[in-house]
Amino acid sequence: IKPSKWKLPPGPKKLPIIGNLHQRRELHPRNRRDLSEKYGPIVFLRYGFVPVVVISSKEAAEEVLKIHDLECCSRPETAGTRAISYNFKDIGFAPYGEEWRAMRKLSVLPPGPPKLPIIGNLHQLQELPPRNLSHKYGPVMLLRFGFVPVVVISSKEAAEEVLKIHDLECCSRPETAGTRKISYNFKDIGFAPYGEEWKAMRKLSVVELFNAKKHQYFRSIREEENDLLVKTLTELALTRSPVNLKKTLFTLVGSIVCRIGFGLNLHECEFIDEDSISDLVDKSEILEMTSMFSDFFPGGIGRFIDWISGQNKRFNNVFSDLDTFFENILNDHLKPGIVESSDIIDGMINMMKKQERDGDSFKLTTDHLKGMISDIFIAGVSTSASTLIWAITELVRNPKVMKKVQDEIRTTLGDKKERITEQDLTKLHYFKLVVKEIFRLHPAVPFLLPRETLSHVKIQGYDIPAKTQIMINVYAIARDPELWINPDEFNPDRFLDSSIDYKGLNFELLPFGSGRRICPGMTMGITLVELALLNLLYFFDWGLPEKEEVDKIITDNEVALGLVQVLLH
Ligand code: HEM
Repeated sequence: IKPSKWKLPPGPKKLPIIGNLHQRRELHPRNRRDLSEKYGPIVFLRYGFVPVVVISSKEAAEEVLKIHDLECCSRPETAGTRAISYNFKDIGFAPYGEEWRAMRKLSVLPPGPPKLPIIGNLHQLQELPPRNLSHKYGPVMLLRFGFVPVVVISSKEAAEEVLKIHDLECCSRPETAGTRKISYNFKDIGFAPYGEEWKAMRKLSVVELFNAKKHQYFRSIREEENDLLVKTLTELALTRSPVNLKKTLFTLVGSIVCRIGFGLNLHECEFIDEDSISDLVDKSEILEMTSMFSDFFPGGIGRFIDWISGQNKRFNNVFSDLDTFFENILNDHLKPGIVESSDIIDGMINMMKKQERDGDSFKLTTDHLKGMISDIFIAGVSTSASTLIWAITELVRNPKVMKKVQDEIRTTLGDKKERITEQDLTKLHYFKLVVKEIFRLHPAVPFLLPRETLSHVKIQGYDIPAKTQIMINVYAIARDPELWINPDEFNPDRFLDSSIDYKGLNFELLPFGSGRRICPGMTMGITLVELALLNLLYFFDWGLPEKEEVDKIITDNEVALGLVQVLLH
């Protein structure tokens, strides 16, 4: 009801009851210019029973937003905004009033470097790894890559808040073009968003692969492959030939992971030779790490730039080699004749057949099978192999520690052993501290896998909105001078009287992550690293080829590769 003296703004004719609802298409924001051209800078509409005023001039905007700001600063209620604001208990959709004021006062976004228009902090991507910017902006730092808000966490306390206290709100994963490809449309474990499908896949992996019984069952595979490694290295040592550590260790770990995960023996395989493993892992890392424009600029523009710049084509070429490898593994399992379930892929195929019969709600598809193969290969091989390369690198760089650990090993195990078994691992103490120190100084995944918030959450008093990416800089935390004495020094003795462990309960040391998304292959990874390292240290003495310096072999940022001389002990 309007008082008769009121002067309402002009606007299109209104029908009884519905008002201007039938004109919504014409009133779409894109067409509102026509509207103001026809009716002036202040147009009056009515949607059903709701009066709406559209403002389209600088002067009128000033009156609303400045002169009459207080009278005009509430928000309308709709069913949609009620739902997403949890009954208007938020800042964006709450009506003006004490509650809104209190919420707004509470809302503090984390600090971060200044953001350029549109690209945000994309130009600083290089400065991000592993710990540069947080020195300046603190342990909870906000960046923006294009349209994507990213929070970088670099303190033990903030990591605990994300991974333990608010684990549920922070346990999804962001989507990128690269992870979409290698996860077969997020039908995997590592890159799938949080939800029923991820839960089903993760449970399946534990039942079929990552449980204590299966771990024990696969022990002979791990020991046999290590025996082969010792044999190969012995031949090289006898002729005093240098070893390509990267190729050797990627082949070792690749052979074990492929045998355990897919029943695939790389030494006899028809479709791949064992030397190609490290190339394939490099390719998967390109897909995981390279960013596409469409990751930061959603919609057509990003996809168009990816296409025009040739980025799409390059991406697809890299992916095609991996896909062929995974496809071959799958085809091997689909060949008729396999009845018994022996590895996880066989287990999944049997489950698929059962689901066809029973009509279960969660249906496994070929993409789930490939997603699982991709995860096991990508997550399993490079993590353990690069940890091993770092272990030898640090020990060669620190001869005193090398001597101390080899003395322990050789004294404890005696010097007449023909082969090392996993039982030998249980007898060593200092050796385990060396492994712990390697996990501290060289976490294989320095920022963990990125997480994404499912809802608004407060971390260290800062507001982190829903759908924000969270990166936990476990590299920086494990070298935080507040927590560690001489943090950059390789010194396993620091753990002599310490109860700190790396299995996800101590937030200063998180090489496997923590919470719901913690690495499910942790036990397997630790055993892979420990058994191989024990073999390398028991049977061989290590040094650099003549004229090489260790620091030259270690490239700028954290990739230890290279040729290392082995001498038979
Ligand atoms: C030294 C060896 C390893 C290290 C350091 C390592 C580290 C990690 C880290 C940091 C994450 C991310 C955790 C998070 O986001 O909070 C992860 C996830 C994962 N890892 Fe490992 N990993 C290792 C070995 C393995 C192995 C051997 C496998 C399997 C064969 C494996 C399978 C996975 C999978 C499937 C995920 C995704 C979990 C999820 O998102 O739910 N990892 N790993």
